[in-house]
Amino acid sequence: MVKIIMHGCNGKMGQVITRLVAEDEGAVIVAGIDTYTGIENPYPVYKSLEECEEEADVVIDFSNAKAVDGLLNMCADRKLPVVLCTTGLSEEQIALVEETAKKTAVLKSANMSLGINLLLKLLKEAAKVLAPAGYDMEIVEKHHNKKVDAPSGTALALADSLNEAAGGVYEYKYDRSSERVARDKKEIGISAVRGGTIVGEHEVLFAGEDEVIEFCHTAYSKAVFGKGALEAAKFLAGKEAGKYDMSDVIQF
Ligand SMILES: NC(=O)C1=CN([C@@H]2O[C@H](COP(=O)(O)OP(=O)(O)OC[C@H]3O[C@@H](n4cnc5c(N)ncnc54)[C@H](O)[C@@H]3O)[C@@H](O)[C@H]2O)C=CC1
Ligand SMILES: O=C(O)C1=N[C@H](C(=O)O)C[C@H](O)C1
Repeated sequence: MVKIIMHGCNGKMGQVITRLVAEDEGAVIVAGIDTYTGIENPYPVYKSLEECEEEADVVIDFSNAKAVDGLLNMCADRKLPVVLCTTGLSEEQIALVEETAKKTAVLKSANMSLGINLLLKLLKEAAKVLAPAGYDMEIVEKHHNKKVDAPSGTALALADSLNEAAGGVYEYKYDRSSERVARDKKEIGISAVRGGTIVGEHEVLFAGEDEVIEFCHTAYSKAVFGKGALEAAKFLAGKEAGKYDMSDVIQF
């Protein structure tokens, strides 16, 4: 039985995980952490990880970028593996992830779904052929109106995947409104749309002369992320210090 601390337990994803774990005989949430305490849960909830004394095998985090420094420092001190799903991290925080991974196991992924993780792989093949052939690469992501970070962590991961396959020479362009110049060949455009209850949509376009190839992923429910996070937590429990991602969990 994998014992989980749910960091951000009272948020939308925290509650999805709470429901999934309740139906899973191989896992249990031993405590939740959240600054908001207005929800009843079948486990004790603390306002910070410092207050939590329950023994656990792993932390699942779906919270807020502002909460991530404290979380990583506590996980490093307690040698507690952590599945880090929160997006919108700064460069300094990404460096802190690397430091933390020297002391405990850290699995960081901007998107826990099988579909996006397969797409990250497929895009590399497409970019290897289409980028040298001069196709422009653009990403459009759409999310609900409660999302605070833009572009999405997934859009950035997709861009990194394209850029890596295309030689690492691309710059990311988030806004074209401040200049009057034609598109540079060595840029990947990333556009963010926010509205209603859109769970998460990502489109990657390869636009060439007289043809466009599009790869699309649509999440119809947050459960796709929750299932992936739970699988990742089971994988990470008991692992030695190091940095992991969903490609370690999903065998294609
Ligand atoms: N990697 C993935 O597959 C996915 C990642 N996400 C990311 O996960 C994060 C959370 O998403 P949602 O659940 O939709 O957001 P949410 O806003 O519904 O939930 C966040 C929760 O974190 C809590 N929180 C804030 N500060 C905290 C602190 N210092 N300590 C503990 N808890 C704290 C909030 O009170 C709230 O209950 C976002 O960054 C989102 O982009 C969301 C879905 C999938
Ligand atoms: O905030 C969300 O909802 C999501 N965030 C992640 C991201 O920023 O990529 C993953 C998913 O698309 C949902």
